[in-house]
Amino acid sequence: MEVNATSVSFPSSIVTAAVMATDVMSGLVSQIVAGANIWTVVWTIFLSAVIYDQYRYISQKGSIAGPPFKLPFMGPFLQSVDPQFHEYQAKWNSGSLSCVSVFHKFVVIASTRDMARKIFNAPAFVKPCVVDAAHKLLRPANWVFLDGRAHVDYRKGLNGLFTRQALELYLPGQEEVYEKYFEAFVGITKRNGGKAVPFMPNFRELMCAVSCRTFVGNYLPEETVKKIANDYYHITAALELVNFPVILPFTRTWYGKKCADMVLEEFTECAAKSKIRMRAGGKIECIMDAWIKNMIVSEEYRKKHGIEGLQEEKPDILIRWFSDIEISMTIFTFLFASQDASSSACTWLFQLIADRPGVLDKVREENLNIRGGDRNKPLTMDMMDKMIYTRAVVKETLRYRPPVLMVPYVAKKDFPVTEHYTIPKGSMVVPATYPSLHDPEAYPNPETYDPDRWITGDAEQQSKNWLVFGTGPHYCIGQTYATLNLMALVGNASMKLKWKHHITPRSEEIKIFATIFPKDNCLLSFEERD
Ligand code: HEM
Repeated sequence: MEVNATSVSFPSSIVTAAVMATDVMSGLVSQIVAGANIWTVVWTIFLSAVIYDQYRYISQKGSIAGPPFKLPFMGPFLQSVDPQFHEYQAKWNSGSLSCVSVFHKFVVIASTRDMARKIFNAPAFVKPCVVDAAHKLLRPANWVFLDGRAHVDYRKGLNGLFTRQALELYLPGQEEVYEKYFEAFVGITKRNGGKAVPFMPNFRELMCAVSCRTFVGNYLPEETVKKIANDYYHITAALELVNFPVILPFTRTWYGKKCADMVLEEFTECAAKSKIRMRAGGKIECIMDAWIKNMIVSEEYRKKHGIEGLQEEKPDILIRWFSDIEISMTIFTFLFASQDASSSACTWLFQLIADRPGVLDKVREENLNIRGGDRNKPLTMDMMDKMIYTRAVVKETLRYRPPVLMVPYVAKKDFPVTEHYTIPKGSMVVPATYPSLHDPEAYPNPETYDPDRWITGDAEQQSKNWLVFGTGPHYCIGQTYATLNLMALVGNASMKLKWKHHITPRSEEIKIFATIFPKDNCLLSFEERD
């Protein structure tokens, strides 16, 4: 049973509420009968609604942790407008399952490793919950809103885009983008007279540019990539949990939708260009090319053999033909899923290793060794396999500062999550990742940043706690790409750049903006390394 301080007050508060409700109702009837004035009636109805709202909350809460009463109707709405990390932590520490109710939404938070994993792995009871605005931005027909078999089947068609072989094809494009941004970073510092400035916005732009290069290759002009990177803030802001539900002009969702429409339109044009290039036998340079190539191969196979053709000639997976807008919507989900998380990881990575010069030196040494001393040698997957220390640095960054703290799901039906508690249908259910990644049993001294735990320690064996990319049917499809991208980026940067972090009292503090960032936005200065 979930034991917590509030479970004791639960039965008595229901009784009190019920008694009050009965009193109010009989009061209401007699007032009406006596021809009471309109204000008495309005007041009585209001009071009844308050009591019903409390009663509903208390009965949904049951035995799990959470405030004994909610602030009438809105609950902790104001807190959720500007969420604070220490408030999240307090919630996680309050019990393995805890709750809040904001307006009509009842939210259950699963904090422990096992409870979080139980939610992630319960597709019969839960499905990912996206804020209303996401349907409008990504379009309702988007694959990310599929559930069950339909979702599994669609995802199978995308898996081929993230194989080792495919990921190797995207590496040259990634390195091209790093190079350009390294130059830009040095330029920024020069323009600021060597002074450290907040680099979080520049890392966001870099990550957006790398993503666009990997997802849609060179089909997008550079100015468009810059525009997407700049405007992407609007999408992040539009998708915050608390936002105005209707798209009114000049609201955050309005700006977000405008940006999403622009990206979708651009990606649709890219799909048309990629189809022409791939049909003409062009080389695969990005995820879009790889996907369209798979479509062409599947189409040719079907034309030649029908569906039940020769097994030996059959492609690994037969996929259907997708329209340009369908391709655009799917590629947009990759950008959507990666942009904030990758920007967060990148910002912490540069900050954390600037503060630990020994770590940076080891990353540089490894990267130079792997390239035989030639820092301009293009990367291959075999080289990436040899980056034992660089991988450990990236994994430790993701453990220490996991970009995605919690993943919202929704209960499709009543979900008996423990012997004593059933999550009511329609509730938002939120497995947390942070507590598992800071669990001292799995990762001793969890508040210490220690890449060596992945080499000489047993961090690699704690796979049950590794929830950085979720788990279950919706686990992150881009996790291998995301990790390799961070490794390739920091490896290259370590050889070509020197950077200094200007530490402030807020550098280690966590700011929440969809994902997490240092509160001071990471003040850095860059110089070229000879
Ligand atoms: C450091 C970077 C990243 C982090 C921390 C991250 C984390 C996550 C998490 C926690 C989930 C939810 C998993 C679940 O519900 O079990 C997720 C889903 C997803 N991620 Fe990532 N992600 C990252 C980068 C990327 C990238 C680069 C891509 C695309 C190439 C991507 C594509 C997706 C997609 C499409 C989903 C939804 C999958 C589905 O519903 O089937 N992510 N990610």
